[in-house]
Amino acid sequence: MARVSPDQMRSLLKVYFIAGSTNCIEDPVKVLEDAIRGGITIFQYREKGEGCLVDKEKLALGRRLQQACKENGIPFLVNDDLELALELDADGVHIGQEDEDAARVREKIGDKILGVSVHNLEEAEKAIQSGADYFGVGPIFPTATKKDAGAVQGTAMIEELKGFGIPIVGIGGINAHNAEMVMEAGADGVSVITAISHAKDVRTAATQLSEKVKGGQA
Ligand SMILES: Nc1nc(C(F)(F)F)ncc1COP(=O)(O)OP(=O)(O)O
Ligand SMILES: [Mg+2]
Repeated sequence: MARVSPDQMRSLLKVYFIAGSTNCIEDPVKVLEDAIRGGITIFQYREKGEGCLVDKEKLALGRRLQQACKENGIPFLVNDDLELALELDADGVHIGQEDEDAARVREKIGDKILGVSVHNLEEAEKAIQSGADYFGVGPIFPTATKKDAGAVQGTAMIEELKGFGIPIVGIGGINAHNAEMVMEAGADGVSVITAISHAKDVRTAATQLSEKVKGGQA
């Protein structure tokens, strides 16, 4: 499998759903299947936070979520856990500044998708040198999901980083009401957790977000 091209990455990043067992009220696989029906374009398994699954249970849920993605042609990425990503033969990995070194991850995953969280120009330059396929930029708005999220950045950092020409997805407190601002700032997509996972109607929430991001196109 060759490296994803920047244009392919940009279209994949449009509606980026991220979830793990702690973000879902009902079965995470059902939530993911409804989100896929609603139009998400990529999924990241992020099993993290108080009460998260570990070891065999984490692997088992990862396999079930990956299967749902495979059946629907949606790329399946893993957050943080490189070993899990390799064991599942995931389509890629997302790592932050506190996780494994991006260059080492790139070496280990070959041509799989590599996403890196970046918060400033210096981190962005390092991520490019390490072979990142996209930047995760945020938190754009206040978020309750990530306890150790950095300072709320607004959309300014997106404007600053888009000059690198690397695909960018915004993350942090994004929902159907503020997603257009993120896209207008130059992001290629929006990444959400609770705006979809805690929705009364997950499929509709994903569809509403998708319509905002794709500018009302179906
Ligand atoms: N998981 C993420 N996914 C994205 C994505 F770009 F995919 F939207 N951006 C940012 C993060 C945050 O990644 P990180 O800084 O390592 O924190 P955590 O490991 O707690 O998620
Ligand atoms: Mg991380």
